[in-house]
Amino acid sequence: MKPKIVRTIAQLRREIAEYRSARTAGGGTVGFVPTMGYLHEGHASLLRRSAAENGLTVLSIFVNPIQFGAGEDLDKYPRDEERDIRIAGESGTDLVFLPTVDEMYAGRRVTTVTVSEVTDGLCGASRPGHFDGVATVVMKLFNIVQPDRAYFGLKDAQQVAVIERMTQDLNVPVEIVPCPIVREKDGLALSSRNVYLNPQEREQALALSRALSKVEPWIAEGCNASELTAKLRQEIALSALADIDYAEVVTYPDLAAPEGSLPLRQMRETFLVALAVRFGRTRLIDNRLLNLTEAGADLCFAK
Ligand SMILES: Nc1ncnc2c1ncn2[C@@H]1O[C@H](COP(=O)(O)OP(=O)(O)OP(=O)(O)O)[C@@H](O)[C@H]1O
Ligand SMILES: CC(C)(CO)[C@@H](O)C(=O)[O-]
Ligand code: BAL
Repeated sequence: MKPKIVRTIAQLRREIAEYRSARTAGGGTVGFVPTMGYLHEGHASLLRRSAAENGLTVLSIFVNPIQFGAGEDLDKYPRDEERDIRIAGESGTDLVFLPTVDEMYAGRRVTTVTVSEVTDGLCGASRPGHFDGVATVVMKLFNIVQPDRAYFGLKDAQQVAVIERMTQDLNVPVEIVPCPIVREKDGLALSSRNVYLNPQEREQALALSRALSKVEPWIAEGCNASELTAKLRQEIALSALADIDYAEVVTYPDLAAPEGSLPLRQMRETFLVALAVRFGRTRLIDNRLLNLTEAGADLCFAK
């Protein structure tokens, strides 16, 4: 079904209030999927889940300028509104919120939401200010939509950790639902930015998922965090076009360095193995979440 297109905050509030006062199917809950558009099957999986779990599903499409750094790809970020609306409808979306930059940031803005600690490393270190931009726009969108549940992909695992901290710390009444990474058949994590890759870069971009697929055997062999990081780097470097931004192992969801140099398999922790790699001008991220906390289990990997 074709979703309703809404371009202003006032109209979105009216539509959602109308839905809430009618309280119809699905227990009357509102599910929310924030995106920057150019939708793919990863986004569609979040929308379908929201549609299955809520009476109303709201999708936002907004390329948020304040989360891009100088020299990043804000101006060339891919856009296709017509196709996005079609995919949104096929995935069970009821309302598509498509605000302009002016609608979101009219006038002077002197308030920024900053989440500390979990933003110190990984993409927070490589993209200074990025998570301030993400937390600020997501807080604004949460206040506009006031969803019961919000759906985020674990491809951006640090973003999930940041949003979870923000909602806990600021008592935002929303349930954050982390969703699994959707991949191409050959393993590449879906990302809107994959369209930037030329055929050689696309082929070599498999270095990320290939390296991550070896993490379980390396941990089973007894690697500690620094040995695992070195192996990841070696594996990725086999792809000549790969320029590694980071390859790291951190605890999840605190995103802290694992203590000591013990083999990871001896630590009852959940670990995030996270990669960011450039191919030409395209920066890709991917990760693996490993749950080694099961009591009595030797190794228990989260899928
Ligand atoms: N492959 C994927 N599997 C599951 N969720 C995904 C995937 N790719 C993106 N998402 C999720 O979709 C939401 C919107 O992300 P966004 O619009 O930035 O898409 P993207 O493909 O990650 O784009 P980019 O290339 O800019 O990183 C986020 O919660 C993100 O984690
Ligand atoms: C959450 C988000 C829509 C905020 O702009 C963005 O960071 C994204 O698409 O992951
Ligand atoms: N999915 C993360 C959005 C960004 O890279 O800015």
